Parts: sequence; C-alpha cells; structure tokens
Amino acid sequence: MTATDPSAADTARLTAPKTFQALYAHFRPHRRAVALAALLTLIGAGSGLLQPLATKVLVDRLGSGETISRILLALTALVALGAVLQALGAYVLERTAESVVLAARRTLVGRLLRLRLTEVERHQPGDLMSRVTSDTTLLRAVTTQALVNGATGVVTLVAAIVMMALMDAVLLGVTLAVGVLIGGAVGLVMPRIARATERAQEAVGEVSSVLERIFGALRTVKASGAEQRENAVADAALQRSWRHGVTSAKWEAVAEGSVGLAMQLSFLAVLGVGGARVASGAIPVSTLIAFLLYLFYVIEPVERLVQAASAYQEGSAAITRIDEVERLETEPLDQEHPERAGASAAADGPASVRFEDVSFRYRDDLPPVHHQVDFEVRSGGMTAFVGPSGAGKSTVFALIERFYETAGGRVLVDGKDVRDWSLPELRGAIGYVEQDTPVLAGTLRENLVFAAPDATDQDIHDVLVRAKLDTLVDRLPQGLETPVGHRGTKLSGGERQRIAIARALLRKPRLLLLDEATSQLDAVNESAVRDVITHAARTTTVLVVAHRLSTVTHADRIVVMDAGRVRAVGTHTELLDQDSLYARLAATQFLAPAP
Ligand SMILES: Nc1ncnc2c1ncn2[C@@H]1O[C@H](COP(=O)(O)OP(=O)(O)OP(=O)(O)O)[C@@H](O)[C@H]1O
Repeated sequence: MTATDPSAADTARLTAPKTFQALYAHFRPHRRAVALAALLTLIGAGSGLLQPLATKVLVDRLGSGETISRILLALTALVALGAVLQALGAYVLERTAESVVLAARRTLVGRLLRLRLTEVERHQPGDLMSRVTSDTTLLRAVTTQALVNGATGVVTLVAAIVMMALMDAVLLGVTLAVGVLIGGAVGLVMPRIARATERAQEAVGEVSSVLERIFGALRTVKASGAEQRENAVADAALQRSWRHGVTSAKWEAVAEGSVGLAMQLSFLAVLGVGGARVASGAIPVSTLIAFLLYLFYVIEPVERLVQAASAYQEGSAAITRIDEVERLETEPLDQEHPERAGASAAADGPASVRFEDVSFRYRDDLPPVHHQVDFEVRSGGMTAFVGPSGAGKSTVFALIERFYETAGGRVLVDGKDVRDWSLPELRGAIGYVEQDTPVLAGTLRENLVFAAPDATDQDIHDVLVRAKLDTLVDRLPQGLETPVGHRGTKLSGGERQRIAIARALLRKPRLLLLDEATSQLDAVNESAVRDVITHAARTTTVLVVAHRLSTVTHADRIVVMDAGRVRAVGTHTELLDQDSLYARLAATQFLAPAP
C-alpha cells in the first residue's frame, strides 16, 4: 500500500466564495434554529434593558409611599424571564452547533465507507479519521456562535453608525477613516489564522496516522523496539500542531488588540477634530460628548465581529480539509444507476467468471499489473491460480469484486460485465477470504455473521463443524460470544483463517474467492479445509489463489500466471507436461520430478 501526504496530495485551497458556499451548505439546514437562538438571545438581552426602567418606577413609588410588592414581583419576573430566555437561546445555539457537527460527521463517515480503494490507498487512514473526529469540531463555532455574533454585531454597529451620522457627519468621517485603516490591517491578518489553523489540523491528522500505524502493528512495533522512535514521530507532529495553534492564537490576539487600538485612536481623533469643531462653534459640546459615548458603545459589537471573523477563518481551514474528503471518489450507489438494482437478483446456482483481455494498473504512475489477462471459469468446480509472487493473482480477485476499475478489457460474472452489476448484488453473490484473513474486533459470532447477518444458529453450527471450529467454540469461555480482540489478536493465525473461511461460507456464496486460504494451517487442518473447499465446489464456483501447489493439485483447472499474464490453463497432470514454469514450481515443492 502506498500512502502520500494528504496535505500535499490532491486538492488546492478553496477560493473564498467556494469556502463560503461550503460553510453555508453546512449551516443551511439549521438556519431556522440559529435564527430562533438569535431571537431568544435578543429578547433576553432586551428584557435586560427594561430593568432600569422598572427600577425607576420602583424608586418613584417608594418616594410616593405607594406599595411596591407588585412592582417588585414584576421586576423579579422580568429578571427571571430574561435569564431563562438567554439560557434558552444559548442552549438552542449549542444544540444546533452539535447538530451541525453531527450532520457533518455522518456525511463523512458515510462517504469514507464508500470510498474507492484507490482513494483510501492514496491517503493515510488515520488522517482521514481525524477529519471526521477533529476537523468537524471547528464547524461548531463558525456555523452558530460566529453567525449570531456576526449578525448582531452588524445590526448594532449599523444602528450606532446611523446615530453617529445624525450627530455629526464630520466626526463620523473621522471615525470611519480610522476604522477602515485598522480594519484593513485586521483583514490582512485574517487569512493567516486560516492557514495556521489548517496546518495545525494537518499535524493532528499526522498524529492520528502515526497512532493508527502503531496500533495496526503493535507487536511488530514492540518487537522492533520502535516505541521511542514512533513516539518521537508523534511528538514532532504534536509540537507542529502546537506551533501552528500558537501562531493562530497570535494573529487572533493581533486582530483583537487592533480593535482596542482602533477605539483609542478614534477616540483621540474625534476628541481632536471634535474639540476644534466645538471651539469653532460648528457643534455644541453636548454633541461631542454624545458622539464619544456612542464610540464606546460600538466597542462591543466590533469585538464580536472580529471574533466572528476569526471563527470564520478557523472554520474555513476545517472546511478545506472536510471538502477534500467530500471530493474523493466513492463507489457508485444503486440509486445512481436504478437500472442495475435487482438486475441479477434472480440468478442462482454457481456463477461463471470470464476475463476478456483485461489490462490493469493500480495507479497511473505505477506499471501495469495485468496485461491482456484472458481466461474463463465455467460455473461450478474449483479453479486454482498459481504463479510466482507478484504475478497478479490476488489482483484477479480484486477485479472480480470490482474494488478497482480495469484499464482495458472486461471482467464478466455470469456473462455480465461487473460494471453493469449493482455492487451490492455483485458482492452479495461472492464469498471472499482475503490474503491476511482479517478478523474484526467483536465477538466470534459477530465475526462469523459479518457477511451474513441473517444466518441462523443452525447455519452457524453447520459451518463451524465444516471449518473444524466447533472444538474451538467449546473451548472458549463464552463460546460464540467470546470477544476476539482487536483484529482477532486473541486467536491463532490458523483459527483466524478458518473463521474467515467460515464467514465466507456462511454467506452461501455463488462464487467463493479464497486467497491463500490454507497458508497458515497445519497438515491436519489443511486437509480438513481442503475437504470443505471440495465440498463447497460441488454447489459453488470456487476460485483459490495458492502458493502451495499441494493444496490445489486436485483442482478442476489451474490457471498459471506470470508477470501479469496467463501462461497456461489445465489440470495438474496436463500442466506438468505442458508448462515449464508450472513443472518448475511443482518440482521445487516436491510434487513432481525436476523437469
Ligand atoms: N493496492 C496496490 N497498490 C499498488 N500496487 C499493488 C497493490 N496491490 C498489489 N500491487 C502490486 O501488484 C502486483 C501484483 O500483486 P498481486 O497481489 O496481485 O500478486 P500475487 O500474484 O497475488 O502475489 P502473491 O502471491 O505474493 O500474493 C505486485 O507487483 C504488487 O506489488
């Protein structure tokens, strides 16, 4: 598997309008909830404004000796109402923020599960995971709090500017000039926040990749004494994340500090120009005082606007990384090809397979793995694929499952191009045992029924007996309900292999693909599994990739592959006579005299 640095890999930064559109797409479904939250917050704050008024009435009544219990009650109710509304607003906003993150994560998880293998192999799975878990959290602020801050900030600011304009247009001009000057500087700083945040998130992705690599091969890491070195790699990424986080904090501080500076400068400028205008009699001193009060009133909304802009920058960094995942190529859904859905549901019995001049390469920058591969497997019986390592045998299976697209030629199952099958139908007809026979974390039962969730206890029992796993189940403390550990680490290699075979058989496949299915079994178990396969071959088409010819000498036909080409097809006896490579392989495995 190759993996490249995802940050460098494929996508350029989004343009500003695209960033906005992408962020808006996440916000759009929640716009009503955000509006409600903003309204509740505003009413809550507005009720606060009534309190001084109510207090004034209270004091007046006190003075005139009237009873105050009712007004006191009303004042308490007002205070309580204001607090409740503001709390409600905050709750709705936070809840919406969680919903935005939930929706983004759901979409991403759905996409990750449907990614084409080529895309997964071009990225680090750990980094892809961190986009789901970490980057999405940055959407919280920008789609909710920042929007409310931004909207309320703009409204208050506009109102204050209107009031200032009514006071004195010249002083407003002075204020705006200072504001535009400092605002321009803040505008220059903003993209730096986005860049620093993006780099910090990339570094977090690297940490996930390192952890994923370590836990994917923990025994090898420990046996190689590589803990310290891996720790150092993770540590370097962690520090990078810290550094970029600090850089982002620095620019945010500069932006927020600039607001204070702008206010002070505006204050001085207004004081200077205003003082001169008062002296010349252009405006009365009361106008200057009122103007200065508005200037202070404006500080808070401007601060909120700057915070909103910073959150927007952080969100745009996250959206760039999220959008990268959203643009990776996924496998087609049946809804996209309604004509395919159910097209092959009626088919039954063993499937046939045909490769017609198939050419294939894993990536454009890699050499071809298949050159005009051509063979036919009629339905039923057992067909073995043999040949030197790297000949392209496992790739045959990958193309039958349509994990990858061919560059030329056609792969036909039941006479139909795999591209014309619906993917669930195609894969539903196939039982597949991978080369390294993965067992997933969970119980033994969960592993067995993974490919056939509807299997009955009787089905499970039958398949366990056939795969010689019944004694293992009896031995395990909780039987079928025993957890097998991460990647099945609590099982032996042979047990894992037989579980994988049992899982594939439980699917009652029309086509069974076994990649090196017997490589980890001892002689007794190997012959038992051979019996299972022979038994299966009576009702199913069985394709086996084998290194040890002993396991496939009895196959109905053997396809000999070399360097991405089919060299010969025949039975063991025919090939011993007709194919020098096969004869050599048989000789090295003591199955025939040296040619
Ligand atoms: N996912 C992949 N990405 C890129 N190259 C790959 C990938 N999988 C296999 N290859 C390359 O394709 C070639 C054929 O691989 P394949 O696994 O089909 O060989 P094989 O005949 O099954 O070998 P073996 O007997 O060792 O399992 C090899 O050179 C291998 O390096």
